[in-house]
Amino acid sequence: MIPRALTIAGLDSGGGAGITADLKTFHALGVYGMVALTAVTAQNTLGVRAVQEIDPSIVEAQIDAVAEDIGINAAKTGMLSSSQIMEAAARAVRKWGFPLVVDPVMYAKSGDPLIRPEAMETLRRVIIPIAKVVTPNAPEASHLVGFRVETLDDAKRAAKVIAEELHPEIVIVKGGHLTGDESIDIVYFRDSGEYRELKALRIDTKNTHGTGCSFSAAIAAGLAKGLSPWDAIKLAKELITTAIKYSLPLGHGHGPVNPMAWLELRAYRADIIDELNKALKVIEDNADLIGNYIPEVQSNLGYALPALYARNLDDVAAVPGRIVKYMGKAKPSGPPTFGVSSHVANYILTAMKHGPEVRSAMNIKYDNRVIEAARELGYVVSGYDRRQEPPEVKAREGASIPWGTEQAIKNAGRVPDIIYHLGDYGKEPQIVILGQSPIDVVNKLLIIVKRINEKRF
Ligand SMILES: Cc1ncc(COP(=O)(O)OP(=O)(O)O)c(N)n1
Ligand SMILES: Cc1ncsc1CCOP(=O)(O)O
Repeated sequence: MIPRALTIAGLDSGGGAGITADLKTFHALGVYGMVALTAVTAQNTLGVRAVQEIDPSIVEAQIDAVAEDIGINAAKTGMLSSSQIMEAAARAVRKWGFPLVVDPVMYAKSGDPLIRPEAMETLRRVIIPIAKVVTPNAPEASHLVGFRVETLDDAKRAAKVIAEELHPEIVIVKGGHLTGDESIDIVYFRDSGEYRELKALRIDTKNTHGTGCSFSAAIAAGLAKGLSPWDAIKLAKELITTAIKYSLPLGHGHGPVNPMAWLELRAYRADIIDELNKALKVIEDNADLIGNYIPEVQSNLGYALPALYARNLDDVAAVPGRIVKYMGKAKPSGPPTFGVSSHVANYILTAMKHGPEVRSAMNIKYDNRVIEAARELGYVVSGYDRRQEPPEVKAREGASIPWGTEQAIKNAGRVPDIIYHLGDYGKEPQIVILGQSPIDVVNKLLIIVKRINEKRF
């Protein structure tokens, strides 16, 4: 059975919040998404310029249409700007009886209102009472309870008041607007009177547009998949933390969160392992040729996640135990794995700061013929001198390669195809071939090696 969820919410023309955030979230969690549009907003990351509400009868008709034909396992509400739209949505929810998550949207991140003042009471009286889960942030909770929600204790008190006065089954007062190193959400279960906390490290970013939309959509998706409310809430917290960590620096205001990160990270990681395996197969097919270029320290071939996701060594896959020289032939020691390279991974991560498309590299033995052939073939070759490395860089673990890579990039005026150094006391000279993918790197290596061999005869 394909899980199906509905969002009853507004359109953000900027694509960061509202139904586009919800549909991305549903999809990222493997749930088929449907829409009952409540309003069109002319909006970007800076604010809301205009709002056109949808006729309430059309809101109700949209819900009826999908419920009758496709079926709704769970739904969420977002922007419900008028009492009439709320009444229409509530009628349809009661008629079809699906579990409902209510994000009590009041203001956009920019501070612009998304609800008519006179509809606040309808939100309290008509919408929140039919919610299985309601997800106010601290300012929204303050509006609902009539006192300021600024601390965790306030959040606890507000959650209980909302549950007892307005009767949703579960209240989550979100901690995003509170202070502290952690973002702590308070979850209150009306029937048992139980409190639980959801914690995540606070991420320092202004790009949080659509946070509440994606969080509530993720809970609805979890419910649609048949998870218990608590499991759906925990999943939503994980998804939104990832979506904020990899949020998008777009626009001049609050950029959008990235719910697709949940899916993309998994897809890219699988793709990177596939691409490395293909390139390692080419190395094995040319093991004799490449064996001559494996250095004392052995070789590695690395491939990083795309720039948005490549933050540290764990985001680069390479060969555990490196590519060794065995009986004169190049031989990968193990299957490509994330987080096993430091040297090659550092070349890649530093190069990506200057050329985000350069995501792969392989180190080989220093051989002057490689440098000459590469230059003849038109590759950009740039070197650095390890003996010039400042003592404070030398003293810092893992700082030498980023420093050297920066020098080589500066010398070339761009990210080169080849970086080399001639070594230092106790340090073997090295050549590193860079490229957009592992196949690109291995092809460059083979073209160079074949050129050297041609010249010999
Ligand atoms: C059409 C529409 N719906 C909802 C919102 C609210 O989103 P945002 O401004 O990012 O606030 P949170 O979702 O994070 O609470 C909106 N701006 N537009
Ligand atoms: C030791 C060394 N120094 C430069 S490249 C290299 C080999 C590959 O190292 P890693 O497996 O950490 O990428």
